[in-house]
Amino acid sequence: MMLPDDQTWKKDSIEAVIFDMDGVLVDSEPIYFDIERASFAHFGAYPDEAEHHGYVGVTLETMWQRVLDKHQLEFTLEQVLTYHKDNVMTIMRNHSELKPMPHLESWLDWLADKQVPVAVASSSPKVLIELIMDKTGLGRYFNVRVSGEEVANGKPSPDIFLHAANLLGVNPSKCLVIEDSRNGVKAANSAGMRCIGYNNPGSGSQNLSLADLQISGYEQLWALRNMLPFCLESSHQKESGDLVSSPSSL
Ligand SMILES: O=P(O)(O)OC[C@H]1O[C@@H](O)[C@H](O)[C@@H](O)[C@@H]1O
Repeated sequence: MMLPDDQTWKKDSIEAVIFDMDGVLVDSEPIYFDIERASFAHFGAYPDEAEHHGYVGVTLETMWQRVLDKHQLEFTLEQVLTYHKDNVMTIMRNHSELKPMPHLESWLDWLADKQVPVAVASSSPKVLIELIMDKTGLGRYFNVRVSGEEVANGKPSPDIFLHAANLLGVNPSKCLVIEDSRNGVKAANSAGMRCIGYNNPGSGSQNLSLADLQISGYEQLWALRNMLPFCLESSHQKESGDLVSSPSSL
């Protein structure tokens, strides 16, 4: 795998990495699909797969407003959100299979070792971000956590990534985003950030063609790590091939 043949990629340094959460840090979209299908049916909506996959990456408010409108349901946004959020939180709290994506922690350890700041920017509600950070242990890597609830316009608008960059104190053009959804890649693009599309089959059919580069696992990113233009002056850079943790697992 090669970096994009674009000089900006190679010349302009990357000073921070902003991770999407669902489908990028944890394989949660298949769980949400099931809960959402059950909630849609509870209120009498039966979206087809294309419609359902089109909601990946947007906030629950946006998804439900669209479902209410499209399926002409006579419920308020508050009614459907209260019911659905309760279901999501109960199921996620009791879920025993929530794990970080394979090889993610080696990559996060490497970024921490190189002192590259990271953030998580997710359309999920803040309580769900906190729950997933706690349950998976990934919270130790992420001091900066932004929810779609905290910005005026959710993905595909750029607000969430611009807010994360602001909290990190890094210029948007120096940020790299990792995203698994069409809505998320569009948001990164509109924010003027470089973007790696994470092809996750669990996240449904997603068009990631706006991403600068696509991967299907962190082992591919690991192989590219010394080619990415990180700003590493202040870090104790290790020689290429010197794996930070569990070489055999990569
Ligand atoms: O922005 P992220 O982390 O991909 O989160 C998006 C997801 O947030 C969840 O809360 C929704 O239930 C999903 O439908 C949506 O895809």
